[in-house]
Amino acid sequence: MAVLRVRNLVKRFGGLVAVNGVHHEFQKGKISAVIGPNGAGKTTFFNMITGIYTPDEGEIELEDQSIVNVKPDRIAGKGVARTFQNIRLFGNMTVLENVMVGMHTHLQGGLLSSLLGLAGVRREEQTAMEDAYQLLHDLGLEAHLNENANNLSYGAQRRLEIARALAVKPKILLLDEPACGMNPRETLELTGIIRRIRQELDMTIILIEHDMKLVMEISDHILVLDHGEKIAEGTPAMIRSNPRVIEAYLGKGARRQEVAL
Ligand SMILES: Nc1ncnc2c1ncn2[C@@H]1O[C@H](COP(=O)(O)OP(=O)(O)OP(=O)(O)O)[C@@H](O)[C@H]1O
Repeated sequence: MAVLRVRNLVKRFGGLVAVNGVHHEFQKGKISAVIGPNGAGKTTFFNMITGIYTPDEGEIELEDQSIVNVKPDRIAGKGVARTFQNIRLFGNMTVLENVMVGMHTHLQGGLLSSLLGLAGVRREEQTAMEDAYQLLHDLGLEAHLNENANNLSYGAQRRLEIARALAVKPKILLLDEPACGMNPRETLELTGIIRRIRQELDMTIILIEHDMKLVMEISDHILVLDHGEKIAEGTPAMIRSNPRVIEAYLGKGARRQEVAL
């Protein structure tokens, strides 16, 4: 079942067409990757889905409802959470506080009831705290609960970003280059974490990633962009042997063995 659909999506920056007439469906509960050479339009594609950019043409539907012209915070409220290529954490807040900020966006009790210490709100806060502990445990951050986010290793900061995105209990998790800057051990850990999130939370995950080993290992389905256009889609095996994809990565005349796909 398609949970997110884009039709004829176009985004221009002046004379440059960053995303050019892309049609695609993302299936519920699957891990999809969006790949393509530098400047292919991947982040622009994410920025349209999350409402940061308004498409110049085309349609984006979340569970059959248009989200074009809907503000980013409303799209987040509809269940689309994301992480960014450049880590965006509250650096001077603790690991636990970073996740609690995410939790508070979907708690029912308002500020007044919270200040009055109403019983229902206290219970809700307690549950949120337990959920936060569980998330941080699942992401291997339980030893760092009270450390400032700034003091974490790069890999741990990326995992904290994922924890914070999951704290809003999204339907779809968008990860923009989650393995960027990670060493091979951290990337391997991340691979396991992404798999577990999909299995245990039945999450739909869409990731942009340059690490082809990671992409080929965890993706159910891959969308390939080049110069803003969709040039291929399919399973990792199909994408690996697709001549158009190999050409996009290495230029005309390239052979499969030459590409780390
Ligand atoms: N705000 C902007 N203003 C002008 N041009 C932009 C803007 N954002 C992106 N572009 C251009 O649009 C094209 C697509 O960029 P985008 O960042 O979406 O590609 P990408 O596939 O994510 O690349 P990378 O893998 O290097 O992150 C590039 O040529 C880029 O320079």
